[in-house]
Amino acid sequence: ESKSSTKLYGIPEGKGPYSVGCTDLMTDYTIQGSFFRLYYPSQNGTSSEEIKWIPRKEYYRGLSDFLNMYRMLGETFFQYYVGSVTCPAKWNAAFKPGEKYPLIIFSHGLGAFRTIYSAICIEMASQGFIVAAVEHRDKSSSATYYHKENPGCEAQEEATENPNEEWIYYRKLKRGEQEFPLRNQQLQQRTEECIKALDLILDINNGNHVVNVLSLNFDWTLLKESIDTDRIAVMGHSFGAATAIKTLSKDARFKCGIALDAWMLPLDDEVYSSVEQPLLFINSEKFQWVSNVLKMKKLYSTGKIRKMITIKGSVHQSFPDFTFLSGNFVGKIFKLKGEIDPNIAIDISNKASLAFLQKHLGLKKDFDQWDALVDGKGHNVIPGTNIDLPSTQPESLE
Ligand SMILES: CCN(CC)CCN(C[C@]12C[C@](c3ccc(C(F)(F)F)cc3)(C1)C2)C(=O)Cn1c(SCc2ccc(F)cc2)nc(=O)c2c1C=CC2
Repeated sequence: ESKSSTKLYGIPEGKGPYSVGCTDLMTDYTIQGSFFRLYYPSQNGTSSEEIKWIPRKEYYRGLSDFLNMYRMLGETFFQYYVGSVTCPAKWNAAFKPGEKYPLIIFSHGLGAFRTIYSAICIEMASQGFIVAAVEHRDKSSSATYYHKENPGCEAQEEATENPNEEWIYYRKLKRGEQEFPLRNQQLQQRTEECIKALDLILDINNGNHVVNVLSLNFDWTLLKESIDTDRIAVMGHSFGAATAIKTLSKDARFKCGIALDAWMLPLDDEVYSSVEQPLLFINSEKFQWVSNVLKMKKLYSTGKIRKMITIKGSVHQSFPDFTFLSGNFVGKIFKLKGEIDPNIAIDISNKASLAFLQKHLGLKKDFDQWDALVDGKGHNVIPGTNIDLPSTQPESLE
């Protein structure tokens, strides 16, 4: 088609049969509350406004701090660079009731937050999943916020633009500080937040009323009895993939997990023997290293279903949305793009994920057409890892 009709770059829309809506839910007036973006199958035609991909300017501040940019420079850079990018889902579009959908809880990476894996979440929702992308309050996200209950708010007129919002920014590792204790403590909190998000969604599924601190006009009651409670999975990228693995070990309601370019450092030893559910590792070619992949291999043991594939020409940033938002030149410099076209890379990741989910959630869809990808067969994909692991043959007996 002509260039003018296709955006030079933008976050790809879902390819599945369902149109996709998205909304936000924040509960409680405390940091312990749940906060996630819900991507869901929506009713066709319901008009809805387009929303910004990064909803508040405080996220620009968080990103520039995380990326060690000068704050003023960083904020201006992001405002200019992504300020006009919209999220390709329909904001607050009416949920499409009438069937039970499998559920995915998605956990973001270090320095990320709930909105920047929308290409993955929207694709899954377009294929008939409900996806809750949690926003973690463990100070691993570039920025996040919660609403404090303002005293005497009844008296106050319509809430001001920023009612008592409390913003929390990324916590850098201090000079000389050991990384594991901080990351493992954050991992515990992240896992609790994924489990709390599931509890909340199951509560809504039972028809219980939910108080959304964010005054949005979205009808949560339409989700009553719409979750297929036997078909729940957890997914995440990098630190979020470690979170998915730990969440599997903590909560058997999650029937399988998908680890996107997992960062294994935050995991403690007890996890390696306590993940019973099927687990799929989808790795980029450039991010992985020997000790990290060896930790993935430690999760392999007889009777446990483990699959691993590597997407050739991909980089760590091939999974978050930034990979769609830069030209080739800038993209290559910041390692936001690999050699592989970002749309092809995310397609492989999503199709392998769908095939794995069909098999291990027992879905009755046609995602098995992509089973070969899960075995590492196909263009731009290899089984296992490209990283040369030390041979694991036992020392030859003297
Ligand atoms: C210098 C900071 N230093 C902090 C430890 C390392 C920073 N870093 C490499 C970066 C993130 C990079 C990035 C993003 C985004 C632009 C932009 F310009 F496009 F916005 C540019 C450049 C800079 C690639 C990573 O942390 C990689 N990484 C990530 S990146 C997740 C993320 C965060 C923000 C985003 F906007 C998009 C994606 N998630 C993890 O869970 C883990 C790691 C490493 C181990 C565990």
